[in-house]
Amino acid sequence: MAVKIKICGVQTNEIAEAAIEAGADYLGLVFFPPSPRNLSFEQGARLVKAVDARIPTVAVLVDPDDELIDRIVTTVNPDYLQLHGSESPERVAAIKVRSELPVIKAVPVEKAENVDDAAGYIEIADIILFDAKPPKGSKMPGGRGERFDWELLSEPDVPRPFGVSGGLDAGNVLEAMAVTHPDLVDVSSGVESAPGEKDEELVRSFINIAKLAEPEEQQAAQ
Ligand SMILES: O=C(O)c1ccccc1N[C@@H]1O[C@H](COP(=O)(O)O)[C@@H](O)[C@H]1O
Repeated sequence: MAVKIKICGVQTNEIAEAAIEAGADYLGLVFFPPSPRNLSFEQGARLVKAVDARIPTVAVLVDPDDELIDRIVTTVNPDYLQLHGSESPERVAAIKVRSELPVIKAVPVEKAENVDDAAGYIEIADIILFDAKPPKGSKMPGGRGERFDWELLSEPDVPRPFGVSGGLDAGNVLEAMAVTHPDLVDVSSGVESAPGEKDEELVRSFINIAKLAEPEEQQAAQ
């Protein structure tokens, strides 16, 4: 099975259309005010309507409270939630029940023990997303264009399904896939011309190149 491709931080219909046409599998919409990719609920709802269920949309949230979960579900109506904060396994489980949506849980990675942190989410999250751990004090938990040591995911016991994100771009995605054998690759900054400015050509070339991966460079689990 091919590795899935998620284009994150989509803000316009043009970028959504370019990503869908090139063969993206998920579109990420960010609802986190400090991000240059932040959307209002109304903008998110309009994008989800325009995508019209052609591919799943993912609402990216950081430590959301129940009120935010309810607003996202009722006004934006995404297909997935991505939890990119410090949500505990218990909180992820509660959010899944409340939203009735599948969940992608981001796990920040800097060293080997961080990969083990994913164990607590295996039974709860639908996809684990390993992303580069932000430096202490950073107000951006993701979307920073920073990568981590992919060798940390080269062990066969990494919980599946899992995705890789953090500093991916068209120039390094094949190497990331060859080292980690992921189920999903996820990109934001690497397909932008400036923070928050997605570039149609960069989106297309990231997707085209990721699709070139040989089956043995893709995930081992079928
Ligand atoms: O993209 C954002 O602005 C963002 C904000 C808050 C949490 C997560 C965010 N994005 C996620 O982070 C990964 C890595 O981003 P990058 O490619 O290194 O820029 C991205 O794929 C999103 O899932």
